[in-house]
Amino acid sequence: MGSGPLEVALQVVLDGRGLPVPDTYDTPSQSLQPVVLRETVCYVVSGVLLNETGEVLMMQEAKQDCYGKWYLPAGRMEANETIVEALKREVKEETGLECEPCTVLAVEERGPCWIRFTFLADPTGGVLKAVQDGDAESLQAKWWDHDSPLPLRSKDILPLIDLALQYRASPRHPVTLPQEMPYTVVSQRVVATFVNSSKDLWVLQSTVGNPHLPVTACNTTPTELRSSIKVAIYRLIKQCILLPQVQLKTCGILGLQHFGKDTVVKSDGVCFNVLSNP
Ligand SMILES: CC(C)=CCC/C(C)=C/COP(=O)(O)OP(=O)(O)O
Ligand SMILES: [Mg+2]
Repeated sequence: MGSGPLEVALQVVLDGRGLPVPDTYDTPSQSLQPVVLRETVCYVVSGVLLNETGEVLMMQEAKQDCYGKWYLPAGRMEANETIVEALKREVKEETGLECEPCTVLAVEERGPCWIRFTFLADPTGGVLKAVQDGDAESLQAKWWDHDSPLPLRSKDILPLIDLALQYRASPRHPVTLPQEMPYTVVSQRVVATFVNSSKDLWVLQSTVGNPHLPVTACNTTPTELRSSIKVAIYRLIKQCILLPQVQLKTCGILGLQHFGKDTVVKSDGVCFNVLSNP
């Protein structure tokens, strides 16, 4: 790989690191307003903590609508905190334990209005929340063998627990942790790769301004806030690749950038570095 700016940027992204927001987005959207946490976007963090015997840390809900049900420690991010700070706060509030994130395991999204970041994390201290310490955050916490019967708030955490157990047994991707860089919208930097008939690897670049990896931003119209964030990628690809038969699929997240603490510019946005190929 050469050492031009595009090659350097590609290496940074492939290493799971972050790149600053581009001067312009490659699919400027007509209504590109900064997103605002808890108003136009809701980010949720959840943690899968495993102990030395492979049990999963669970909390018992104190909320009225799911009272007594068990769930992973999880919660909505608050203003002016990073994603990792939110993870540590929610795990502490709901289980009593301190933790250190190992890697992002999954990012689930129902559009920019609801994005959940799930981490594999290690317990690093604190005292497991006992029944007598129950409060509005949770009734108690315990280690669960993820096999014996347990009334769950929702089964949507079971695939996340499986991902954690798989990763702990045999990591299938490099450690991926949020890079603290301010973004004002929910965007995706696309690493779109193609192999031609001579087996050369091509990477899509944008020539809007200096050559760079294309970055597409989600609209902030009510409809698009609830549409999958992938809509922004499809829009970009449709604009760039005039061959309708070429369909790109997203293959995974190489990294993500968010800061959320920028006092000068509202920076509740996130940028995902996404690998795509036909
Ligand atoms: C299918 C289901 C059940 C989805 C739940 C989504 C979720 C984890 C919301 C935030 O957690 P929270 O409700 O625990 O928020 P907080 O901890 O901030 O009260
Ligand atoms: Mg919670």
